[in-house]
Amino acid sequence: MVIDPAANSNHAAKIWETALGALECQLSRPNFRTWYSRTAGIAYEGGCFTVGVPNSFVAEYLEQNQCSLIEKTLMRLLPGNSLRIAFQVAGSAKALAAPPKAEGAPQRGNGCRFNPRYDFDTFIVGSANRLAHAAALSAAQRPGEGYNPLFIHGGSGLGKTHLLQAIGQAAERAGKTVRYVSGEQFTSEFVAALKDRRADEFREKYRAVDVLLVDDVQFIAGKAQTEETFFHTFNELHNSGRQIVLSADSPPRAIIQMEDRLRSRFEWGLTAEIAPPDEKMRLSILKARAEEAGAELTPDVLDYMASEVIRNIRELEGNLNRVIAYSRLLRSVITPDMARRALKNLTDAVEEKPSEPQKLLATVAECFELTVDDILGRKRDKETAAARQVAMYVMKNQKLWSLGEIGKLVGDRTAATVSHACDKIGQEAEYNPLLKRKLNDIEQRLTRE
Ligand SMILES: Nc1ncnc2c1ncn2[C@@H]1O[C@H](COP(=O)(O)OP(=O)(O)OP(=O)(O)O)[C@@H](O)[C@H]1O
Repeated sequence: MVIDPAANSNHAAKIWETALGALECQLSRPNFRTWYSRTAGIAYEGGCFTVGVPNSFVAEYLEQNQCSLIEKTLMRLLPGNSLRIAFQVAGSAKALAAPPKAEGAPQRGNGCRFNPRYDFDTFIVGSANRLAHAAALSAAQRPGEGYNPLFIHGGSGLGKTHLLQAIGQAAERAGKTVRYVSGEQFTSEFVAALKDRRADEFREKYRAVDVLLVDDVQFIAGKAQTEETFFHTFNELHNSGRQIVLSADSPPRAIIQMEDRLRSRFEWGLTAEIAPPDEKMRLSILKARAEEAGAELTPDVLDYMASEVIRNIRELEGNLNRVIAYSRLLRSVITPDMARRALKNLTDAVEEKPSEPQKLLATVAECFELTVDDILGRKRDKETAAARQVAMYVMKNQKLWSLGEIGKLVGDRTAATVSHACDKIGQEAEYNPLLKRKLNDIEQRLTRE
């Protein structure tokens, strides 16, 4: 059965929600968050699917870089052989509004809004996460009195953010002042504060909380000034008995770029790992999510889906969204066989994209705690000049642009300047481990993107 071609905007919104579930599984978290978090399905008419986006910058990026991925994803959900994608700036559209705040969850002092779904009562506990869950509950109920800091680590999509936000929401309900930030956000806020000469204000903001939650803290590793500020914030909060909860993709000891004094502090309290879910836990999560989505999936479909060895819960949820979408679009009860077909080729749509100059420059700038404007501008201090040269070197290694083109992209410099910069960085990387680490870091982040 095919869907009605005269689909209304409500229908487009639902289709897009489902497509987002599939897209989220195929993109890195920062990428997904940056480009898709405020998008909506606006219309699907005459073979054209219109996606609402918050501004023209996002429209341009998605159009140039993500169109074919979006098209492939939507093609699986819509009938017909061809599909056009249009982007419409709809900044004020209701559909693009940020998700509603959790009822009864005050937002005092919070860096990011909490996702109301990331609470303790929606968190499924199993052998993979029992210790982390128990420690998180204790930190939420008696902040600063038990394990401090609490350090939760584990692979991607295993529930670290969910637990951190659950602690934050519970602590806020108990009247505590909570601040939740990602390591990435902490870094960029700090860089902005330095630039605007608001460093004191920044420090105050972070030191005036009862509970500080830092997600993906590994992000600050290797950024000397940010680490320094975080070190002092940590000490001040810890000394005055305030609760600190950190998450990362690996245990403190394995975050080798992080300063020793921070790594050792991270181990002062309790380090709890979240492991990938076993089959029993996958089944519980699928059941809970299906019920939440109001979908009736038969036990054999759920059993089939749980039996697939999926190590990432985000991916598991994406699969479930996909199967639910199929059953809704086809208006039929889904069988294990149909679920198998619905999930087929999901990962084929992952596309390797070369790094565009803007993204590359932003990555380099971030690694040096600078802005893209600094790199493109005329500042000649040592740090900025080094960052500029590294940007040229990394661009050259991408083998996408000539030296002349690189010069133009990096603030209108000559090919000779680029050539000199590339030679210099290439040689220096041989004997300077710090520079080598930075180059590795940049490369890893570009690959992740
Ligand atoms: N134990 C769990 N019970 C229910 N849902 C879970 C559980 N663990 C993870 N999830 C869900 O899986 C998804 C991914 O979880 P989350 O974003 O917390 O992962 P993460 O470990 O922070 O990943 P990343 O390192 O990529 O940021 C979320 O939708 C979350 O609600």
